[in-house]
Formats: sequence, structure tokens, C-alpha cells
Amino acid sequence: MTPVVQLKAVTREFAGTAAVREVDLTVTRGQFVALLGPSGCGKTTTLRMIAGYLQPTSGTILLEGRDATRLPPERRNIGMVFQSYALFPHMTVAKNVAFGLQMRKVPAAQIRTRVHEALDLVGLAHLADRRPQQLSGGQQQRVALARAIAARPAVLLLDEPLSNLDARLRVQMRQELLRIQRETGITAILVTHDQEEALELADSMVILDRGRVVQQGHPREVFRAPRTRFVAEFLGYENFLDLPGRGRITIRPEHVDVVEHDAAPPAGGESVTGTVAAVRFRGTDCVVTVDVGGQNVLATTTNDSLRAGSPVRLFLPLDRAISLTGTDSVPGDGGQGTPSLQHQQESPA
Ligand SMILES: Nc1ncnc2c1ncn2[C@@H]1O[C@H](COP(=O)(O)OP(=O)(O)OP(=O)(O)O)[C@@H](O)[C@H]1O
Repeated sequence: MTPVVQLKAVTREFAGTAAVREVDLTVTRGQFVALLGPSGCGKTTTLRMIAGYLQPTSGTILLEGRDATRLPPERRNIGMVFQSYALFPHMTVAKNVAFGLQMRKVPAAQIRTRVHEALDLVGLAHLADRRPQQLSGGQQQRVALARAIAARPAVLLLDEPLSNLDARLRVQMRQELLRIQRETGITAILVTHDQEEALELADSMVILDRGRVVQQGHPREVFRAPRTRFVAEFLGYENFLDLPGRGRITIRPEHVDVVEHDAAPPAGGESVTGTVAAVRFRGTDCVVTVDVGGQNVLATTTNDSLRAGSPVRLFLPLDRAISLTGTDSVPGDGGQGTPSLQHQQESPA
């Protein structure tokens, strides 16, 4: 089957600095792909190149099998939904949805049907005569979605569409977005920096670091087997240890066992000794931060006798440990590591 969107070695530079580097991406019909990464990793630049608002410095973009690298946005058959909704304030909901179809000279009867269908799909048919400012943020976002869908695009591009909504509504709208995507079978590419959103919505997750794709796959697969520390940190893993003979691993705090420092190491895992640096009581258990030779390791425990300074042994069951086999360096960036994530490594001490 011909992919709907294909990027081949796409690079975009701004004043000689690459914002997107050699990105390869294939999106098949009906897929929901999330482009995920921290601020500045190149998500929006990638999306804008797919939409045609930006030209790649090099590389090729194919849409439904045809070279679209130099095609203007209006000839790409693409729908876009932005964080800011971008609705016309002086037009009714129905007119907002109809506008693009009128521009494309779709016959009036067809416009009426399509507007009604699209508003029905997003659950807003009863508000067709309202103006955007008479709607809530979530409703306005649904109008933007209806407008994009009514045009029957080959692919729907969603640029942080839920980030202006409050936390509760954002979670509700995720489910709504998923339902609409499944019902219409529309191919969609979502840009987000929210890993939860990507895990919940996408059937393929593409993680970007400094303009490069660093890992790609089904969210479950990427979550269970992050390749590098960058990916693991981005997905919320906090413990990183370099174990002699095993290389770098990550393990969840709830899988680390805290035992007496002089206890015999159990079989089936590694054990390391350290000193408790901080204890955070959470009600049913505690999260302890243990200094292991200068590296902080978090563990949960129900042992509430531990105090800062207590010597302990940590048991790391190997069937719970994930080996991080990849490296985070990006050729050509001066080997700066992953500075954008430093703030996420703080221990709760
Ligand atoms: N028009 C531009 N001129 C110069 N540099 C730009 C321009 N647009 C983007 N950049 C740079 O390219 C890099 C990638 O930006 P981009 O907006 O694609 O990131 P992003 O992952 O979408 O970030 P965010 O989540 O903050 O929106 C950044 O370093 C940014 O400063």
C-alpha cells in the first residue's frame, strides 16, 4: 500500500543550524503517528514541512506517493489543527466549518451535508449557529477539528491541539480525538511534548532529539524498551546505573528492593550498596533516594525506619532492568549530550 506521507532524509536548516536532520518517516493509511520530544527538537518544523509552509533544505517529501517537496500548501490535500484553534470570530460555527469548502468551490448542497456530518461527528451539531466566543475552549477545538475533517484531507496534522485546554478537559479530549480518528479512519500526525498523550493516542510514536529521530515504534514497544537514556528519561524513567559487565540500565523505583546493607545479595539480580540521601513519605510507602557511589537511585519501600545516612543494599532484579544499548550523541552537535532534560533528573530530596 502506498504510504500517505513519506519523508526521505529531510533536513531543514535555519541560518546554517539544522533544526531537522535527515529525518525518514513513513505514515501509512489510517495510522495515528505522534511526533514527540522536548521543546526545540524539531517537531513543529517537521509538521510545517509536511504541510508545505516550510521548504526542506534537502530531502524529499512524498504525499500519497507523489513528490510534494515543492508543492504549495493549498495543493497538498492536508488538514491542520493548531493549538490556537484559529477560528474566524465573526463567523458562526457552521460558517467556519464551511469556509474552506467554499474556497474550494464545493457545490453548496454538498457543503451543507459535509458541515452537518462533521459537526455531528464532533458532537456540536446543536451549536452550529453560535460564534466561537460563545463556546468553551474544548468546543472551539472541536470546531477546528470539524473544519479540518470536513475538507476530507489525505492527512490530518495536529500541532499540540490539546495544550490550551485544562488538564481534565485535555484527558477527555484525548479520548474524543481517538474516537473521531477511529470512526473516520483518517490518517493523522500529532505533534506533542506530552508523552502520556502520545502513549494514549498514537499507534506509532516517533521520538525526536535535536532534530533527529532517535526511536520509533508502537508506544508500548518504545515504552518497554527505550534504547537510550534520552528516550527513557523522556518517558519518565528516573534511575540510571552503569553496572560493570552489564552496561547502562534503567529500572523503575518500585522494582528496586531496599534491604539491610549486610544482607546476603539474593540470586537473579545485581545488588549495590549505598547510603540513604533522602526519604519521602507518601502514606502507604516511602520513596528513598540512595546515593550509590555518587549516582542517585530511587526506590520505593514500606520500611519506614530508614533515615538519611542509613547504609542500605539495593537489589535490582534483572528481569525488571532495561538495558539501554544506544548512545545519545548526535553527530555534528558538538557532543553536548542531552542538556534539555537535566531538570527532570532532580531527586525528590
Ligand atoms: N523560523 C525559524 N528561524 C530560526 N530558527 C528556527 C525557526 N523555526 C524554528 N527554529 C529553530 O529550530 C529548532 C526546532 O524548532 P521547532 O519549533 O521545530 O521545535 P519544537 O520541537 O516544535 O519545539 P516546541 O515544542 O517548543 O514547539 C529550534 O531550535 C528553533 O529555535
